[in-house]
Amino acid sequence: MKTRTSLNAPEHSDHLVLSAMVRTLGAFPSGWRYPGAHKDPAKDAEALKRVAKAAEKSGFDFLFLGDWLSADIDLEFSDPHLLSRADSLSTASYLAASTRRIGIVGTVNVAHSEPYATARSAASIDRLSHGRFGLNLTVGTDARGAANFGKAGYSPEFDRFEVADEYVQVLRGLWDGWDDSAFVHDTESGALIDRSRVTALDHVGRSYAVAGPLNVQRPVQGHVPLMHAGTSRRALEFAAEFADIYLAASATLDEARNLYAETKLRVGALGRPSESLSIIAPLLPVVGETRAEAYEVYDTLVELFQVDDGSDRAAKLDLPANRSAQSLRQLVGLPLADRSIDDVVTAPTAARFNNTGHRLLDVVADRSGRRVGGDRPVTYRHLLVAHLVRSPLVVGSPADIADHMERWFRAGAVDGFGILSAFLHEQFESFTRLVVPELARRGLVRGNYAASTLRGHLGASLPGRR
Ligand SMILES: Cc1cc2nc3c(=O)[nH]c(=O)nc-3n(C[C@H](O)[C@H](O)[C@H](O)COP(=O)(O)O)c2cc1C
Repeated sequence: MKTRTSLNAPEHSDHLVLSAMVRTLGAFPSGWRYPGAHKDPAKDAEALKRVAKAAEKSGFDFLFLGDWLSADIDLEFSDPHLLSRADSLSTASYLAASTRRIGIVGTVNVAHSEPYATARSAASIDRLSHGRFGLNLTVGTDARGAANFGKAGYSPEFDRFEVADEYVQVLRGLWDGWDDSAFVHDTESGALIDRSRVTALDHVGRSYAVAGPLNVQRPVQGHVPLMHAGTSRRALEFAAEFADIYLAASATLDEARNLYAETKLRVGALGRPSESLSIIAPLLPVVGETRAEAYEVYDTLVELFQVDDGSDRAAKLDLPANRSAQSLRQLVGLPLADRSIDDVVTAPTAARFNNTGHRLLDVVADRSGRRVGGDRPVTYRHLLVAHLVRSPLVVGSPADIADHMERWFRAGAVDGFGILSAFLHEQFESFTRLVVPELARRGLVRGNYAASTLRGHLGASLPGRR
């Protein structure tokens, strides 16, 4: 892959890296309620296949399958997709069999897995998919996940990144155990392997003791590409040292540019080519054929967002306290006596809002075109959703969405995006049908696959065996 340089931005690829962040129940909390949306996890197998096929047809670089290690039923109204999800590596294997070109990134938590098992699964899926697998390593120490792994007393204080560094050393050491030409399968002599081309690992470190060698051949991609997601300083350092893909969520373009520049600088300082790490940001586009149509989709999502409106129906749902009118009053810094959730915010009231209130009015305007005193006014429900749904939403026409992506890419803030969909399948397919051709028209995406492996899609070279 060619790279382009500019005077004030670090090198980055000549096309956007595109990934589909797959959440079958949708990435907007009320998305599953949208008319026609996929809502039954029992039918996920078909839904997953459909997303994968649509993404592959549009030339997406990879599917990203996140993972979470507990069901957390209180997330029903905020992150419903976390309630039921086939595990990430099983899903990756399944989708590898139903696709041919697209990369597939699965997730493993360092704290709750053994590197030998992970090296083996990752090498296996990479082999079975002919070099299309990538491994997202998370290091989160969520207490409920830990409690499911017999570590109820798990300390969040232990240095999770130090453990992760060693974990990566073990993975790569195991993948390097077999030379690509170790299997000689010489039927004449009876030698299946050349024993001099297989090495044990004999790793003994602070957290792991792993003998090796691995009982799977070296991955097609040499080392399975690694991804990391996180926004802390340590996450950035870990990604700069070990990852091929870094998923970082920045709130603003300036923040993203700074993070991008700092990460690439660090990659260079570690002796890696700066383009060997693709930095991507999550993006939740709400797309319509026109901006007005996209606003309608967003309005419906807001309408379906479960709030405590004082009704019996709401009382039965047992909603979290932050869905109440009371929490809204505290948010904008006014008592708002007698206002109900669907009342319009009037100009005199808005004038007395605090800074948070004004910031939320801006978010509402960006997402829905609604303005205080305008033809399409702002309601308190809109304000509450602007506060509670903090996903990186962009609502608009295909050109609006493409403008946003192009602006971030050209500003040197990202190499690409992880595309979330408010609900399936209509929203993801609107993105592939309407936005991808617009990106292609602008020369921002490749369209067809030029390579057959994930590493190839990312423009990265094959690592040699150490
Ligand atoms: C966009 C994004 C997606 C993430 N997806 C997952 C995931 O699927 N599973 C998981 O355990 N953690 C996920 N994480 C959490 C990170 O792995 C990390 O634990 C979290 O950001 C806190 O780490 P930090 O303090 O280093 O940022 C994600 C983080 C980001 C920014």
